[in-house]
Amino acid sequence: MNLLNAQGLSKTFPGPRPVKGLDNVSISIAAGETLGLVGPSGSGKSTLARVVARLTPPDQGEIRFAGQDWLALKGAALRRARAGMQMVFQDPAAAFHPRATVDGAIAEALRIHRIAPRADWPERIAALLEQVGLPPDLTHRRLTEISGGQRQRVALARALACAPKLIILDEAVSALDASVRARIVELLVRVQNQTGVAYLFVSHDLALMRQIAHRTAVMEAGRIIETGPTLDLIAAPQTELTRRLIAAIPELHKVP
Ligand SMILES: Nc1ncnc2c1ncn2[C@@H]1O[C@H](COP(=O)(O)OP(=O)(O)OP(=O)(O)O)[C@@H](O)[C@H]1O
Repeated sequence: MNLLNAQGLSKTFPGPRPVKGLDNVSISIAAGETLGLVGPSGSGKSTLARVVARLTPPDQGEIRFAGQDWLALKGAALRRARAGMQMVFQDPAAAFHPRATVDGAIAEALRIHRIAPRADWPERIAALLEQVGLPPDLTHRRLTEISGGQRQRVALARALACAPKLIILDEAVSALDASVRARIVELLVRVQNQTGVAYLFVSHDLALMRQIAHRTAVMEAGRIIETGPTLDLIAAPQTELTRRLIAAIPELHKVP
């Protein structure tokens, strides 16, 4: 059984010229699997990520997550289930108070989701920082005083604090330098191997999907136009858009 099954999701943003952000989209993610979501700007990747995370309500569609009717959950049942699905954004600092500290950001997740008694938090936080490769001397630093790559490690530690089954990463490594990005992607793969967490990994960069995504779905104008195992998709693209995304991967076109 899949960890996540989303069927027929649609979302139109109203306005003088309504935009179909999502048009009858279905995805599934198995436990421990990474589904990549790739596509040009405005194709609906973030909308799909936000609908799956229940940050934006869909107009139509169903989502089953961990055996539950995810869109129907309310109150305490929703709060409990939310711990199981975490989200990491492009700029995690934006979501926090400017003076928020590394340990404060992680403690907040422990408190909201009632993960552990307060007395155990320092030990939990230390273990989480170690898991994401951050030195203990960063514990009390402000998020604004550490690097972008370190902030993304903190965001991952905060997500992992909840022992999630699924983490949605929306352009989570896009703002980082290539070398930092590569190390964060390595970390994500290592964490997945250790914990069995699944990822919905959103990026406009198909090259990254080769490193992390077991399967990739290609979006265009609110629809998924192609989906398959990432390496198959790159070896035998079925659509013009996928061919264009492949053409944009420089290392595939190097002259030997
Ligand atoms: N809150 C909103 N109100 C109105 N229109 C929106 C809203 N959010 C998204 N849209 C529109 O829906 C479409 C899909 O946007 P979305 O942000 O999901 O695309 P994306 O693929 O994530 O793009 P990007 O890579 O630029 O983030 C776009 O046309 C966008 O302008």
